[in-house]
Amino acid sequence: MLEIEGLTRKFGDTIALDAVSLRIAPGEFVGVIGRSGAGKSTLLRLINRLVEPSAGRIVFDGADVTAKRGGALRDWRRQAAMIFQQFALVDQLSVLENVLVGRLALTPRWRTWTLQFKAEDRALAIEALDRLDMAQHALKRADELSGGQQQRVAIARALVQEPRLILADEPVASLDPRSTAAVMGALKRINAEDGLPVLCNLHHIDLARDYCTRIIGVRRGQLVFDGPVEALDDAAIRSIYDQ
Ligand SMILES: Nc1ncnc2c1ncn2[C@@H]1O[C@H](COP(=O)(O)OP(=O)(O)OP(=O)(O)O)[C@@H](O)[C@H]1O
Repeated sequence: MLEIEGLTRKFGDTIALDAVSLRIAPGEFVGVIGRSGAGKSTLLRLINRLVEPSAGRIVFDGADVTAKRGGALRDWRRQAAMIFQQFALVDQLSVLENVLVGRLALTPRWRTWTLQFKAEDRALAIEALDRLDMAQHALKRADELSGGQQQRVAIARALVQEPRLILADEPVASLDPRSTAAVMGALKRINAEDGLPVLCNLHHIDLARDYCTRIIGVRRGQLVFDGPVEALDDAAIRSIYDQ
């Protein structure tokens, strides 16, 4: 269970996130929607601790995430796997090597210097690629793939991190409709099969409706809607989008 209490982040005079509290249970697929600049990315980055909170607390399965430092913080970042709009792959590395990067946090440091991975790690990486229907591309360079394929590699990389939570920051914003369906379908399948909670920022309400079980609406840093996808009616949408 992810518990967020009074989470706030200020950038100068801007309150990017304003005292947000929520709980996310295992297996939920939560869509975060709101206008550009509403605070959606800041919420995900705060949870992963890429951004430090100005106030508030994040607790995961009883452990205070906001208090983590050093090795414990690195381990949390591994557990709260991020998926980015621009994939964040290393173009010059193969697909397989990119997925293995997800094992680095679980690999003794001396092995990481030379990118030496154990046979078990390679097997895990291939298995993850196979789940994303990408195993046949394992030896290609990352930059030979389409955007949708690159995003599926990024999801495979997240999976080998052995995450407990997936944070996807507009994972399909730069993809065409077919790739969008492949990537959202993959996230949905992993969520269902592994019971991993997914928190996913989305620009399109239709996508949120099609794939999410619960919707969180953010307006000017504040949580203005939190409910099952069925409750997202026109009035709720107007209030989230400030119309
Ligand atoms: N590093 C930063 N420095 C200064 N201001 C920031 C920073 N990051 C975010 N902000 C501001 O915080 C607010 C929320 O930004 P955030 O990126 O979280 O919104 P968003 O809902 O994800 O928007 P988008 O959909 O455009 O990605 C905005 O006003 C933004 O300009």
